[in-house]
Amino acid sequence: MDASINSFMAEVKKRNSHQPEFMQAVQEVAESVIPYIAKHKIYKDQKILERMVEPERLISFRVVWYDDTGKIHVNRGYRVQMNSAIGPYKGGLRFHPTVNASILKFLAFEQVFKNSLTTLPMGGGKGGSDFDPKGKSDNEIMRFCQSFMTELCRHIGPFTDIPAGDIGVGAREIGFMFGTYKKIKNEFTGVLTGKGLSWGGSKIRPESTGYGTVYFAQSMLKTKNDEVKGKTVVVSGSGNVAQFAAEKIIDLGGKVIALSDSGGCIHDSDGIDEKKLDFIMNLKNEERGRISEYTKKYPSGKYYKGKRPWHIKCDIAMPCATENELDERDAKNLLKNGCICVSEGANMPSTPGAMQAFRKAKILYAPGKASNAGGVSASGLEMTQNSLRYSWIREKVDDRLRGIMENIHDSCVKYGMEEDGYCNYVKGANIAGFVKVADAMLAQGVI
Ligand SMILES: NC(=O)C1=CN([C@@H]2O[C@H](COP(=O)(O)OP(=O)(O)OC[C@H]3O[C@@H](n4cnc5c(N)ncnc54)[C@H](O)[C@@H]3O)[C@@H](O)[C@H]2O)C=CC1
Ligand SMILES: O=C(O)CCC(=O)C(=O)O
Repeated sequence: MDASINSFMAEVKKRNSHQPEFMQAVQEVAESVIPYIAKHKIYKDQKILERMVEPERLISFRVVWYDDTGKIHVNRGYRVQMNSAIGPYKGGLRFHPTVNASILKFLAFEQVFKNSLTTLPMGGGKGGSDFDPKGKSDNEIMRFCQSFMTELCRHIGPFTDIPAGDIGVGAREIGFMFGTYKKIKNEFTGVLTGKGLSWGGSKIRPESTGYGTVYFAQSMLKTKNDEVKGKTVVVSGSGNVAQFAAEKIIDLGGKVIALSDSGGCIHDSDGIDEKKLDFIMNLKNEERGRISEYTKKYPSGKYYKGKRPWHIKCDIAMPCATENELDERDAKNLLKNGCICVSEGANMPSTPGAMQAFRKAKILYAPGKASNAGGVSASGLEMTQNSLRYSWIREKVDDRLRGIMENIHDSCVKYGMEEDGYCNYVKGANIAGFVKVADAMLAQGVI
């Protein structure tokens, strides 16, 4: 590997060696961006990348709440405000027991590049808590969200930092947090996105990450004169992103044959049609049940306890659950089974070994920071509508979303096309995302 990448990473490691996910995200960007910086000396002289890997601010705070039996619990809350060169900090909140500073710094770092790719004026941030929503009552979730926002509200605002959802944070949690912010600040502003439609939310925001990931796959397939119609698709996860990725695939004439959750995966070779997907949406969003329950309702489905779905033969794979959920062995399995396209709905779901395998095989492979950018794009459109005090119709938001995803695809091609005609979407996304932020940082001086 390039000596300058090694020496850059050695410096990053000195401060962050205990943060493996953050180191992994930085390494991937450094491998693409440092060779580009070598040809554009101003970025090197001004230490732009060195500045970008240090959060502008990392806030950590105590969150105390009562459970339904009156017992007190203590959790840790965070907000990583990574980069505000091109706009206020923007990025989701994650509630999951694995949340720590490393995970949130990796997500915030990815978000900077992703938000830049959207062309909308949004900086990058991410936050959350090690709180586990699994098995909690609505009242417990509400009390936690109220306590979390009581502190977070000091650090955010519609011109400063606008959080949204991520794993474990959906419409219910955004509602509880918005209510608390409004009460404390006595103002009704677009401080969060992913709001309900009757109180400032945007049409298509719930669908946008999943739909966008499929739109990106469509753009990639189009470069090979191919399409989603008739393709067999394996999706991991069964939360917000996975549900709407599956919905759009079905809508376009593809066949979804697998979904999963942290307990295991289901394989239905007959295909998961609209009706079966409705059952899953109700199971996950209302009943808050496990994906294993699918097989009781639909015996055509098989359940694989503790397994990820990458052993299942497919044309298109869409990892939509969580980071590092698809490793080198999984990637080789997918390739052996004839997979031609991987479009990531989750953030950093493929390990470095898996990414290497996809690139080596020269299949269509899109990293999450490009292919899952539809969610934050619709959030940006929600912010625009809030500023206008107006609400656009569904078709308008969906058209904008499609346009943004096509544009991101074209930016990746511009910076990622290699001499042999293979498009390295990882390199393309990293450089295209970097340039806009770097130029803004140059213009704003050494701060
Ligand atoms: N919600 C959004 O708008 C966006 C989400 N993302 C990313 O998409 C991914 C999924 O997020 P959402 O669907 O919003 O969350 P969610 O909470 O609605 O669903 C998460 C899904 O992942 C599964 N999961 C979680 N941990 C797992 C593990 N260790 N192993 C296997 N499965 C696991 C859960 O069972 C669930 O099905 C995350 O990587 C998130 O960062 C990316 C862009 C935007
Ligand atoms: O909608 C947003 O602000 C953030 C979405 C998000 O967290 C992500 O893109 O990973």
